[in-house]
Amino acid sequence: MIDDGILKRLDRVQGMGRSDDDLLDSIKASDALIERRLTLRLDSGKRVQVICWRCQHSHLLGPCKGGLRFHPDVSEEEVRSLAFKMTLKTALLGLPLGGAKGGVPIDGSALSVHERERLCRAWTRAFISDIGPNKDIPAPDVGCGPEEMAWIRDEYEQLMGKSVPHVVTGKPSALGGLNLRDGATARGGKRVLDKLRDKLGLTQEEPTVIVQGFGKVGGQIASLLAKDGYRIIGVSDSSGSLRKSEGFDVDDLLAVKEQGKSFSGLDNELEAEGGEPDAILTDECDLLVPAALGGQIHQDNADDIKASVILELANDAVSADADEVLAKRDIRLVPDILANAGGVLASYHEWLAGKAGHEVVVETAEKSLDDIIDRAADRAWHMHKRAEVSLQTACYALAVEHLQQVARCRGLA
Ligand SMILES: NC(=O)c1ccc[n+]([C@@H]2O[C@H](COP(=O)([O-])OP(=O)(O)OC[C@H]3O[C@@H](n4cnc5c(N)ncnc54)[C@H](O)[C@@H]3O)[C@@H](O)[C@H]2O)c1
Repeated sequence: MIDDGILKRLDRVQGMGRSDDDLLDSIKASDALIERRLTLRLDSGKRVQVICWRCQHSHLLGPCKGGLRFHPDVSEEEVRSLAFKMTLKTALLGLPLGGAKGGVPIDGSALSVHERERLCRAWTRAFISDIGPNKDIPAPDVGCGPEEMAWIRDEYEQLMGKSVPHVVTGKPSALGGLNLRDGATARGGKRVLDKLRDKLGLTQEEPTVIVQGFGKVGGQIASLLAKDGYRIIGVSDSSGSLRKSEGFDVDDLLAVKEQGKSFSGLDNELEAEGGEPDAILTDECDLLVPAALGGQIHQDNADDIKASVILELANDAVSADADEVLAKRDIRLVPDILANAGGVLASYHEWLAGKAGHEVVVETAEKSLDDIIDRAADRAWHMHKRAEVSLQTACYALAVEHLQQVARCRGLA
């Protein structure tokens, strides 16, 4: 089952009285949850067994699309919920793709490059009959990147005996991947902020920002915001947090990450105040950007959040109990299905180019991403005001309406 938080949010949509109850019930279930056991041979020669999942939430809009997460805590329920979220995201954007997600409960960062390659090839062999360019197209997520996608594509093509570049997205650019200059997810998040900045009340000359998680998405959004005059006063990774009221030079933080270092113990080097990873979440700031994992803002800390706006780049960073508290406290939440939609938009363009057999044109993809995000942000804001619901409920309602319309056209509702 998908998690209670998503069910609560669907109840809010139901409460608006605009959607068909049968359809709402039917989308709560996934089309398929596939469980496979992989055997990974470690460099030491030892073999370990891992149970992993791929959830294909819905084929209603088109082939399923979604990331592959390598993280020790990933669970079947989380995979289901994230796949569901992806369907909402593609529906909100109006893309001809459904939602999927894969999870491998393993710490990718603890594996050698050879072990990661063997894991990806084993994963592809295990899921060979489930994935495909018109069926289910994986992409990177936490603990996974372009290299992993390259190995999956290579193994898939060897097994199928033909070239299928669009079986995955998020590949290295040499293999037809679309690498947007600023990173697609961060670009999309920044675009939403640009579109809604005044409406969200981010009118300070130099809004202060805290970024939780400094991986692919967190590093890129910090960089984009700093270039546009925001002041990054707090950052964290899984090892620790750093505060600096006068603001960080984001290039220094990115350089630290490029060297493979963690933030813990870097307070002197970066002339900052160090702390535990979660310490900065409740600090004073204008904008809080969770870009780590789900469930970071919950019932127990929602009352202490001091930001006035939250840009939810990590999926499910804010729990359903917490978003009620935040709404009561007038803290604006730009929900994940809008805030981090840039990633799937770039994936869509990479997939389309592979399907058509031509190179992906970065400028065209960027323009399309910006236009689609602008439109979704406008529609969500309009619904939020007109229906007097939170921006999050507005996004969910728009997504459900689109799914409903497609289901009717197909004779399924
Ligand atoms: N990569 C994408 O394009 C994309 C697209 C949509 C959504 N997302 C979501 O964005 C989030 C980040 O993804 P990513 O690709 O940057 O992952 P990543 O693996 O590159 O980075 C994750 C970061 O979070 C940090 N982290 C983990 N636990 C933490 C904690 N308790 N406190 C502080 N930091 C912590 C890690 O140290 C790392 O810096 C995820 O929730 C992912 O689902 C990513």
